[in-house]
Amino acid sequence: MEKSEKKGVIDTWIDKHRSLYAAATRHDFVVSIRDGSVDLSSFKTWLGQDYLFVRGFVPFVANVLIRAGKESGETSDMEVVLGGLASLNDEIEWFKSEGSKWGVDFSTVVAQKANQEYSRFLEALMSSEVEYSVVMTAFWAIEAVYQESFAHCLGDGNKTPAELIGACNRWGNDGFRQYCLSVKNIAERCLENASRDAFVEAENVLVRVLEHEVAFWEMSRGGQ
Ligand SMILES: Cc1ncc(CO)c(N)n1
Repeated sequence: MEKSEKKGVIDTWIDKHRSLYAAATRHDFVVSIRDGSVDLSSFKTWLGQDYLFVRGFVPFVANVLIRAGKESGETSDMEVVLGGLASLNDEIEWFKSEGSKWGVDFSTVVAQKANQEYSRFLEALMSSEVEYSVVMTAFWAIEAVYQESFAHCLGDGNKTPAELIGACNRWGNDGFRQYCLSVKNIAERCLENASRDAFVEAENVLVRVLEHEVAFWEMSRGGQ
């Protein structure tokens, strides 16, 4: 079996927390994009909040990059994370052009509670006390939820509105899927050598990422 096909600990955790994983990757908002019933004010709310999220995610990924350079022992880890950081650069530009397309003025968007809590969680993960294997597991989960969610909106039989295809492609494309698999392989490798404490913490952090992602999607209901 190929390394990427082997069922590792992350898949075991995903199976164990299957309903939470489904809540994060098949949220009503995502399903409504796929079936075409999405409320555009929900989409705009999500867009503004996610723009703010991404601005806070950049320093988190930069921290992962520094740790990948220092702690991984594998030169390729840094390259994978650098690729992620590079795509965040494009992503910020994309958000700005979507903002003007939809008439969302980011300078007036205020982070909602779920967004603030998610940012605080990311900041806590940037502490040097948190082990690399735990950080990598969180990083994978954050990216994988978006990949799975938006790929669903592009899957067979979708009725995704044409004007939202670009958003779905951003995270649902095959390159992003491959990138998520690379991050997953790094996390798996680190977890194989992790201490018992780090291993327990990694599962806990994975669950908390999924909870934050559900709460994040929930903000779109406000239609603010
Ligand atoms: C809330 C959230 N989670 C994950 C991603 C993926 O980068 C994102 N842009 N926003």
